[in-house]
Amino acid sequence: MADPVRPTREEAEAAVRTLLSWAGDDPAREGLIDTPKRVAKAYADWFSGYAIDPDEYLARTFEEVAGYDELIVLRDIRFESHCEHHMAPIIGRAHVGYLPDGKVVGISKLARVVDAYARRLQVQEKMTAQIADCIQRVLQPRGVGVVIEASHGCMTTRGVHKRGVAMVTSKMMGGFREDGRTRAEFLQFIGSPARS
Ligand SMILES: Nc1nc2c(ncn2[C@@H]2O[C@H](COP(=O)(O)OP(=O)(O)OP(=O)(O)O)[C@@H](O)[C@H]2O)c(=O)[nH]1
Ligand SMILES: [Zn+2]
Repeated sequence: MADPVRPTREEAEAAVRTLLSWAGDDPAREGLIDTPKRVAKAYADWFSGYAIDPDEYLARTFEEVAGYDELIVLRDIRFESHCEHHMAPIIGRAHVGYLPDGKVVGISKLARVVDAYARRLQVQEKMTAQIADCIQRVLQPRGVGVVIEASHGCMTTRGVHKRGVAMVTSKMMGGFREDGRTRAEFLQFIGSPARS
């Protein structure tokens, strides 16, 4: 979680000025003068997930679903995150499925859970597991499946410079792990990883 000794906004802006100088530019020139303020504001957006408890999104459930107990899947949930190694963007989509056990959740809440974890510094494996664990912990369904496919800016714009590479991760729990048919149905629902 976030460091409890949080620097002030002024300190954060001063750090951005240091990085601008380190990059070789002049933080005092007109075009850059407001950049530290903009970057601090952008960070508040990109990393807003630290202030959110994703469990709360799943607290409200519905039980009047006429006994519906089949797979529920929300696929192609676009997200933006940042890798914790380079702070470079991770752009991708998540597919989330669960097998309800008497209660279902508002479908938008699954996308909110994805965003709450995405808006932190991440590694894709951790984010995949966190989303699945959260749904399992709070909703206690008969199973959960999460598949994430994403492109990592630290691989596409620097370092190894490989564009078009997608990292695919999955976390299967309960029926998704133990029952091959449930897993196969989930994978069929989400289709083969899309290319972007
Ligand atoms: N497993 C995993 N690796 C990631 C993720 N995001 C970035 N990485 C990798 O983290 C690794 C960090 O490797 P290091 O050798 O410490 O850093 P580096 O010298 O910048 O490595 P290069 O990217 O190869 O230039 C790199 O191989 C990245 O591709 C992720 O979500 N999951
Ligand atoms: Zn990285």
